[in-house]
Amino acid sequence: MSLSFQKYQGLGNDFLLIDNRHQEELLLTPEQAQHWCDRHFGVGADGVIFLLAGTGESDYRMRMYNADGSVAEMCGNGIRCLAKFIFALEGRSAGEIVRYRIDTLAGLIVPEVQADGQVTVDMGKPQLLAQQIPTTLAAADQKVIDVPLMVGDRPWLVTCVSMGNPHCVTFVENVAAVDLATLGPQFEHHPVFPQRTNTEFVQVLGSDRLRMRVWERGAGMTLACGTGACATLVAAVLTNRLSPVGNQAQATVELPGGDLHIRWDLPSQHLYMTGPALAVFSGTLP
Ligand SMILES: N[C@H](CCC[C@H](N)C(=O)O)C(=O)O
Repeated sequence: MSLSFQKYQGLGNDFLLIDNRHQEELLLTPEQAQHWCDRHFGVGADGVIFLLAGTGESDYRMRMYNADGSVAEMCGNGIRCLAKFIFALEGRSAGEIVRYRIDTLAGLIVPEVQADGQVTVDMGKPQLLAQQIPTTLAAADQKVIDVPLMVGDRPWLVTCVSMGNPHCVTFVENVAAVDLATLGPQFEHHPVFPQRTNTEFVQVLGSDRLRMRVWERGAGMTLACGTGACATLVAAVLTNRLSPVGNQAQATVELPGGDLHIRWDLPSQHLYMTGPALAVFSGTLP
């Protein structure tokens, strides 16, 4: 059975998008997703994102497999790509502003396609308790803020944030000097993270500018991570490395694939992410 797909990317974090609105069962198994994400034997992508029909409270549903076939609860760059995929499927015109209520395994997430084609996403609230990450780095009802974690030959001060998916954020003097290929897997598979973790290495560049590199759970070194950028802003505020202005905290997060703008509305606790999402090509899986 041949299967059509669209390849999209958000700051170089790239995905196969599958129109799964007419079936309840996902059209690819985790093993097939892993195969097609391979950059030599398959199409090449950081993950596969499925568009499913909505429920009573949502317009659509999103489900996702990482490149290793594992299930991810949420994907920031991916949901921007999904919003543009839907925008095209609905035959919308450039310049239209359209908001979608998307059911995800992290709850209801609301992307809005802007007139300039960028997408702003209400990413919901961060979860900070150890049991919500999940991690055993602290007691279940405690937060994990600048806690030492031995990885490799040294302790790292880590701050853990869930955006529906787990993030371990650590601040360094120079992100370019971090041996991501060696350290990334050691963080990802550390026993204190029972569901593994995404790991963000962050350098503070200024009062509203952060530079970040990421090792993603189930995908490895990617060019950008939207949920990770949100977790990074939260961690910067919680560790007093970035100060809110009034009741808003915001930053430009510089990633290898480009910049994301992140805003944390403190009264509602909701985070808002704005960035691009572009179609690359369409194809058919044999
Ligand atoms: N690898 C992540 C899912 C993709 C997140 C990232 N690509 C984003 O843009 O948020 C996880 O297993 O939690």
